[in-house]
Amino acid sequence: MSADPRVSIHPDSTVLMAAIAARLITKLVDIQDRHGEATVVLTGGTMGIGSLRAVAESPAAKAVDWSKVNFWWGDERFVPADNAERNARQAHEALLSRIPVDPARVHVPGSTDDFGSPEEAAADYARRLADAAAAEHAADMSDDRPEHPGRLPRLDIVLLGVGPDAHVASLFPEQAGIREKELTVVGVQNSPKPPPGRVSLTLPAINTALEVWMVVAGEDKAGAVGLALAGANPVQVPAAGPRGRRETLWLIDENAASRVPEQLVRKGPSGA
Ligand SMILES: O=C1O[C@H](COP(=O)(O)O)[C@@H](O)[C@H](O)[C@H]1O
Repeated sequence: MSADPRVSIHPDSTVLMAAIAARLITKLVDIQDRHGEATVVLTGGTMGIGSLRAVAESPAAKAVDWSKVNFWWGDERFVPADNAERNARQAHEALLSRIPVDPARVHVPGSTDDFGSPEEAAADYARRLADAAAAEHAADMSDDRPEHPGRLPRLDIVLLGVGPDAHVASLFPEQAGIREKELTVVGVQNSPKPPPGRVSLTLPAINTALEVWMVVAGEDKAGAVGLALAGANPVQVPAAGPRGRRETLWLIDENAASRVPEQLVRKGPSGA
């Protein structure tokens, strides 16, 4: 089962970041009320990092028990761990350094400090995800617990930015990563957007998430957003591929929404 996209349009990128932050905080509190802990997969990019900054600046952020949030990344740049291009470093500066996280729950893909290639770092990240799934399975006391653990833990929310070329995470149009059907994580050697080396969750891995939130602002993304929501092939338009099992939510600003198919745009009470 996967959820058809739902689109929520906000006036501009500042309002959008604040709205994403408010939603994320509320969602994490809800999940923690039900399950005790929550798992979120972060993204890099302007909206991804800006929204984390908005979370840190919100007084409501104190409602979340950050020590019981598991953090993973949808993709990471394969450069030294302290490089300013690392998505995790940017997330750390925007949010993680400002809240009381449990470092054991922060799972960053490996860097060039520890691995010789993006593929090696990808295999390590896939192993850590599988270990988390096994630990979750072992702790599950429910009667309907599956016989074997899966390769991924329960991913409550996956956040994804979208590039102007419609890439998501580090899955780029027409490249091997977006075609991957078996692996949960791939190494990327030739990203068209620098830096060339990256580690990325695959589409089948992303699509195990309960909720996928696509967070996008700006006129330069309007073509990618329009094509993705019109149902393009994910091999050409990777942003068309992600689907949450319960919710696929496009949180976008008016500039990014200018080419969204009319029938997907929610009208206000006046129809305006
Ligand atoms: O390289 C990346 O780009 C995308 C989108 O970034 P943006 O700056 O155009 O918003 C991002 O989602 C991804 O995580 C990142 O590695």
